[in-house]
This record gives sequence, C-alpha cells and structure tokens, in this order.
Amino acid sequence: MLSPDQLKLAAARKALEFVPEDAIIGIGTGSTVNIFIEELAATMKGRIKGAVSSSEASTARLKAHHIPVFDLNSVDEIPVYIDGADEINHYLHMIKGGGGALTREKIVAAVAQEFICIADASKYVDVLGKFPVPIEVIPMARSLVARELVKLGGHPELRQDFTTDNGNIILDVYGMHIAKPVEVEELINHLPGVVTCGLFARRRADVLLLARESGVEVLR
Ligand SMILES: O=C[C@H](O)[C@H](O)[C@H](O)COP(=O)(O)O
Repeated sequence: MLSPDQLKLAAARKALEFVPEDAIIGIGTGSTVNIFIEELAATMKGRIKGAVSSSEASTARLKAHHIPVFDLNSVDEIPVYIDGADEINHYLHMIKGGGGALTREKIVAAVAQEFICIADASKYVDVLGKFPVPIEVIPMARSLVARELVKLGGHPELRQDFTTDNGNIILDVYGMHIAKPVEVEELINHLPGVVTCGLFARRRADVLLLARESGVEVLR
C-alpha cells in the first residue's frame, strides 16, 4: 500500500508533464506542492523561466532551489497553475486554505490559463464540507463575520496563533454541507470583512491529477 506521501509524489510527477518549457508558472502552497517543487527543481529547473508564488512559504522553497520568483504584477500570463486541495469534488470545485494561503492562491489561479490540481485520493469527495472551510477575514470584522456564518448554518472557529501572509485571521467553518459551492462561495465572499473564502468553485480546477493506488487518474 502506498503512503500518502508516495501518492502525492505520483501526482506531482504527473504534473510535470503539464509544465510548458520556458514559461513562468503559478505555484500553490502545501505539502503536495512542496513535493512538486522538489520534483520541478530536480528535473526542470533550467527549462522554465520561473514562477509566481502563492505564499511566503512556497517562495522560500523556490528560492532555495534558485528558481526565479516573479511578482504577479510583472507577469502578463501564466499558462499553468499547480496547486493542491483539501477537498475536491467531481465538478473540480475545491476547498482550499488548510495552510492559510487561500487568498493569494485565488489571485494567482485567476490569472492562470489552466489550473492543475494535484491530490491523493483521500481528497476526492462527493459533497464538499467535511473539511472546515477556511475564510480569511480582516481582524476587526471577526465577530461580525462569525455571527453571519452561524446564520448560514456554519460553526466558525478562529484558527489559533495564525496570521496570513496578508496580516489577517482565518475562521475555519465547520458543519457546512455544501451542495451548491458557487452560491455558497458568493454568499460568503460578500460578507463585509471577508477577504475571501476557501471555496474555489467559480474558478475551479481545469484538470485534476488524482493519485490512487492503481495510478494517477487525469480528470477534466
Ligand atoms: O493553504 C493551503 C492550500 O490551499 C493547500 O493547497 C491545501 O491546504 C492542500 O494542502 P496539502 O497539499 O498539504 O494537503
């Protein structure tokens, strides 16, 4: 039986096939992406121009491998964005932000032509919401947003001892049964004080590389 890390490695290796030569690619955040960065550095470092990163953590890892990191504002196009997910359904809607990088991830993903999600089979679900939905919130709006989330049927919990790369807090919302991810994403994103929520439904993944015991499945 393959370990979770072996499955992540299989998905990460498959993702290399989607990386165009000589391009600036988008890089997400998290343990699966960390494995992808290692593989990218080992096999393709000299063959890409560099990356736009979605977090300070990924930036540090890319720089440690001497992969050039570009400011998003200096880049016109990103052909592919490679990132993991906390949950993903068969429409390729996702919950992201377990590592707190959701806002920058959503920004880079919005520029990318193709979002390639790399995940092990444990992330693939019928209905989103077992994993608590992370929401990045401006600190002064914490109580207001928490009250509104309770009205939407959620149980928000402040992520302890955590500040995002943008200086904000995260509310993790438990108990949301998300049958209509696009609607829920919009409802939450419209609450005053919310920077963004970890539902990636409006901008979903274009390709899912799902690592199973039997191999990596390519889903579109
Ligand atoms: O903020 C973190 C990101 O959204 C990650 O993509 C997500 O949490 C999945 O991370 P991992 O690959 O560690 O499961």
